[in-house]
Amino acid sequence: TPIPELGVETPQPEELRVELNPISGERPLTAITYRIFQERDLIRTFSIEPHKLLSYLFALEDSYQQVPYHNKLHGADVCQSMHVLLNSSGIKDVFNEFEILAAIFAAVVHDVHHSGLTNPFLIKTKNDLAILYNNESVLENHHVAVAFKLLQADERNIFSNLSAEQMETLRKRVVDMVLATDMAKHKTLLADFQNLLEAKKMSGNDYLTLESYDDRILVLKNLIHCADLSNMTKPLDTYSKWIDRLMVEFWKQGDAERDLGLDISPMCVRSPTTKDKHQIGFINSFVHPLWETWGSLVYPDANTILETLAQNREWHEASLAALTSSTTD
Ligand SMILES: COc1ccc(-c2ccn(C[C@@H](O)CN3CCOCC3)n2)cc1OC1CCCC1
Ligand SMILES: [Zn+2]
Repeated sequence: TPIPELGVETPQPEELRVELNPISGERPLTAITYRIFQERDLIRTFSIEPHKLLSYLFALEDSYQQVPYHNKLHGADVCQSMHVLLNSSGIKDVFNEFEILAAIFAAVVHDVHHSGLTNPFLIKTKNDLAILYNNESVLENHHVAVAFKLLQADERNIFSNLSAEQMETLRKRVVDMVLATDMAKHKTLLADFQNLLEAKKMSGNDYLTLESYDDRILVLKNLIHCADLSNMTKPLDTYSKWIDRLMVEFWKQGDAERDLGLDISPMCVRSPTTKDKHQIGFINSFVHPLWETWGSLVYPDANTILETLAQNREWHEASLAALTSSTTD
């Protein structure tokens, strides 16, 4: 049976298409994710009922908070970035459709209900979530818990036709990937990834073969981490819009810290130079090492991404130089 292009059968496709159009404007997360599920034939492969997929995505989209950066647009962006990265020819045929379903789902849910505040802020203010999750990956645990809670309503359970065993493995993969987006895990995650690639290179065969669950999920964890840290690899006009959103979110947290008489987190201090300095520092410490490692796995698919990342860093260095020279004159 053909999958209805608009998600539901209708005697008036044109009218429904007009109806749905505003959705992609107001509902970017639903529009992008539904389209990716269709393009990857996930709806047919896993016998997903289209109306349940729409109900789930609507509820998920509405559960993203209206904060400047970690909102439904970020969820949609990471999902779309994950979709593109999964198409790298360097990992063609490596992952099966269950892993792809888990990766796309993890990407679109990974920041749901984000409060626009950081884990350290929630911990130092003894937020209920920090108490609930014992200071351990507080936001990440919350996001993935909310994502699965939304599945419990039957009309939203898009995985109802998976076997219990398939659901168990899907759930483990999704939890593992979303928890891997915690920056506190970055150094270990990247070191393990580099060790895996080193071992594979020693084995001599030029294509990636991953046998164990641990090896396969390690690559998928780094993949969602790349998608989550992909703003800096995008064309400058897109990248700079993400920076502006994030800075507004951080500055709001800085205001809250000041009002509470707490130390203001370094990223949350309002000042013209911190933006460039922090972006350069973050790219040098985290983003470039991660993308360079990913680039070595999928060589040469990520070369354009690495070039754009380098150009974006140079742009910050130039604007920092201009700023500091103007202030010292
Ligand atoms: C456009 O710039 C950025 C874009 C993204 C990020 C960034 C940092 C961590 N992440 C990932 C988390 O959001 C992980 N989240 C946490 C909450 O739980 C879910 C998973 N993303 C940092 C960016 O810039 C740096 C911060 C200020 C200047 C340098
Ligand atoms: Zn994120």
